[in-house]
Amino acid sequence: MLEIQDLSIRFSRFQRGMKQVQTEVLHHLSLSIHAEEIVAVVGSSGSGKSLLAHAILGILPGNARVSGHMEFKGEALTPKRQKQLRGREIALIPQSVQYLDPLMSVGEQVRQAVRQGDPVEKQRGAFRRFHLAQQVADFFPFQLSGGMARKVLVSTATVSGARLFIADEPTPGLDAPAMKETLGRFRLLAEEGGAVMLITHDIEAALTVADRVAVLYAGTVVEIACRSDFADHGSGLRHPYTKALWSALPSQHFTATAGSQPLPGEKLEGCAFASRCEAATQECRIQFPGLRGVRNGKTRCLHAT
Ligand SMILES: Nc1ncnc2c1ncn2[C@@H]1O[C@H](COP(=O)(O)OP(=O)(O)OP(=O)(O)O)[C@@H](O)[C@H]1O
Ligand code: NI
Repeated sequence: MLEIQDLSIRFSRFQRGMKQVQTEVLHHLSLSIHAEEIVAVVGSSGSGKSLLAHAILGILPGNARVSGHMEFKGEALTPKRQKQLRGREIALIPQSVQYLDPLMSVGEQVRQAVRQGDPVEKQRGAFRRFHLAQQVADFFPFQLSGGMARKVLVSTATVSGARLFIADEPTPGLDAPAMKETLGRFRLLAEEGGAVMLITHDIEAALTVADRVAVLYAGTVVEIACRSDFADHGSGLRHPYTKALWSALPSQHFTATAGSQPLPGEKLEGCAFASRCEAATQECRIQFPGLRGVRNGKTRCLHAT
């Protein structure tokens, strides 16, 4: 359904003296999502998850320079096509509730997203599923709690009849039943032939529904793993960063890794994780590892087996 190859994003800005500088925030990112599949995209804050979502939808700010190739349903995803498909075949569940129109009732916003069938019925159905009282339909965004707003955003996307859903952190602020309902809804959308990109910090929640997990580090994919690779304390994982991310979780003994992710624009040679990696060799500090197939997944690590 969606095929991304070597996606890079640079931001240009002017420094003192009108010197234009470029900061690369995503580089050589490749990822695909098939119909009937949920792919979780995980990575720490600033790794480029939201920019990836915005690049797919074609809603990056004007000073972003994009290179690489994207295809949706086998055809190039050009800016023109992105505009046509946005909100129709490709739906975004945005990270920020500021994407709601402040001047329109939330019921109206959900109804406007409906392309097929009865908008009123669909909006009511969505509200029922998420245990939102029907009166909430007449509320304006400022009257919503954080959790309610998030439910409205998910409702808006799920009534749209889209084929590809890009959910950017859809679960923070949701109580356990609403989180379960949201993730369950994604599973249903996938079963109905849709494809879901689930961007999240919460790997454990993601693993309850995701088929595959793409791990982002410093603006690129360092591993694409299957759900089963995380079992047995992550014995099937390939990249040292994924292993570190996984073992830092409470359920996996909280083993933290020292250091932090490099910031965009920090000049790096070799593997971006090398300075924090116990297995790093001289080679890792020089050579940027390509994304290669290891077992039934992919990784950017010279030493992974
Ligand atoms: N408009 C912009 N101009 C310059 N840099 C930007 C811009 N937008 C984002 N960035 C930078 O790109 C990097 C990736 O940002 P992004 O929002 O994609 O991170 P993220 O993985 O979604 O983080 P979070 O988990 O906090 O949502 C960050 O370092 C950010 O500072
Ligand atoms: Ni984000």
